Amino acid sequence: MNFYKQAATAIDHLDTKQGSVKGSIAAAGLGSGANGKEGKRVLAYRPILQPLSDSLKLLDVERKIFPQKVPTGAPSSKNLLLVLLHDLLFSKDAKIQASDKWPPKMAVMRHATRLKAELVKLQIKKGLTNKESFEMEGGNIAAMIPRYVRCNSNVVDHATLIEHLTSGPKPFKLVETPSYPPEPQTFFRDPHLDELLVFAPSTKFDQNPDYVNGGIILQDKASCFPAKVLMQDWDGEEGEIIDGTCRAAPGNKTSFISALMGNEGKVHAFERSHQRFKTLEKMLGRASCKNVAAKRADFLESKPGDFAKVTRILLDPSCSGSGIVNRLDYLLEDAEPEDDDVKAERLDKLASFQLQMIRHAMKFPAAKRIVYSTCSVHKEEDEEVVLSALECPEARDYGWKLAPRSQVLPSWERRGITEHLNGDQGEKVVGGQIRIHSAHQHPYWTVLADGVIRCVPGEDHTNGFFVSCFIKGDASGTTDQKRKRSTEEDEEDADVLSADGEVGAGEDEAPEATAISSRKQKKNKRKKKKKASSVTAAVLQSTDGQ
Ligand SMILES: C[S@@+](CC[C@H](N)C(=O)[O-])C[C@H]1O[C@@H](n2cnc3c(N)ncnc32)[C@H](O)[C@@H]1O
Repeated sequence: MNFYKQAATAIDHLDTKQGSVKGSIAAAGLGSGANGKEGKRVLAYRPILQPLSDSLKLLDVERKIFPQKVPTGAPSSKNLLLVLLHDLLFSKDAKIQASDKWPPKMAVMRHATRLKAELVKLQIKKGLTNKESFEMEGGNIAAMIPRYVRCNSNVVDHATLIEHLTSGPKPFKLVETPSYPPEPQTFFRDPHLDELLVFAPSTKFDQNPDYVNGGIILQDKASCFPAKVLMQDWDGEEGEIIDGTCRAAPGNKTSFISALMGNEGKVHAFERSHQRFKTLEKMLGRASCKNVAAKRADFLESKPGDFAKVTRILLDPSCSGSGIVNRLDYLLEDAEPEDDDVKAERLDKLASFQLQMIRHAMKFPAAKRIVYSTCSVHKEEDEEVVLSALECPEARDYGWKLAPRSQVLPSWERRGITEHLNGDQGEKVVGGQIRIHSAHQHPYWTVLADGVIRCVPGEDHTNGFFVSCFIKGDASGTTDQKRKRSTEEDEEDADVLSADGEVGAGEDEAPEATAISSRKQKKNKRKKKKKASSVTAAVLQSTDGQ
């Protein structure tokens, strides 16, 4: 009885916007244990329970038990009814856990048969296979995001993990063709990331031995991208890594980097928050990361000269988190949009901090690859930060440019938004090294946009996410030895690519660069040989001090 009142109070709290979902549940005294989870489940089903209650006019028919005006401190009738309906229709035992003589329970039970029949009708109408699928209704995008399992090669190899998953008392079935959302008890290999396996959204792993021993890491697909892009073509001899903002819990990007390095070499993991750092070592231990040196330190206060061997840096700094789809967010009724000025100011502050982090990373002497990512969908924190970074003094002084698509998970179709990158569409000095004229939308911006990744919740089976990569010199990860071996080939490519500055557009729109004209003769000879994919690199090369 008490639980129902508390759960209803939590929803009242939420409806009057007195706090977040978590805060409201805590404020109603539900805690974070089983009762807290129950409270959340009620919320998740509200989009279906509310119309059901309305269609049977329950509040009206039972107005004596569920009056419109309730005594101070009591939960609203509307939400008390909702939590009772939840337990009757969606709880494991399909029962209201209260005395049969409790009037609210008696009132609901008077309509139980009709309620159950209405629910079945609705289920058939919507073509749903089971009642639980209602949770995915009502725009509940988060509930549609598959459960992604990253195989942590620090603990278990891929083949062994698949063998474990497909055997045992409750085996999963490995299906060859991806289909979203995956069917319960099945999984498939992720089409973009070798390390990922894709399961039905509600699949539980908390008792799975591979999860318990750290072989399975539950990590959203998009959040695997930054480490993957950072470590492209890593050969183990190149140098060391910095994760500038690693966060103790979950710290998944850090442990993915560690695994992609074969648990060898060195990752310097920075986390400035005392609280988060405390659990960092525990988390790294669980993921068996032997090559991570954790530091409770502010990355912005690190001295680049002290990290002479660091060649790659991951920056996943604090952001608005606007891409994270909280399965409960949409339950807030009539949520008022944030005031435009307040939002602009907040994003402005975040963007300045994010830019500061990138500028600092650009100063590391041996760095040649910086991956910048956010779980935000706001252009202010994504493309616009990238543009500002390309225009900052550090980019100019050290020669940083944006990596082309070929180095940033090329198989991922959704790229950046060109309009967010073309600024005032006028003359631009990018990296201080070249002047770009763009009376119209110049292909340059399109190519920049193509170099970054976006993920859109509800469309890409992930949370909202953004990934970009800055490179300097030969940032492909090739070592000096490798580079020597391929020098001739690279030089030839570079000549051709530099000369291809017009990117398929009219020459009038090509970036001005004196070096380009001297190479045009070579270009004309070789142009036919080049594939369309050289376009990206061509423009980027042309921004690099030609
Ligand atoms: C978005 S989270 C990083 C998530 C992490 N990459 C992961 O995969 O779990 C950002 C983290 O950066 C930390 N942070 C923010 N500014 C920092 C700084 N200047 N130096 C080190 N850590 C910082 C925050 O405390 C926060 O834990």
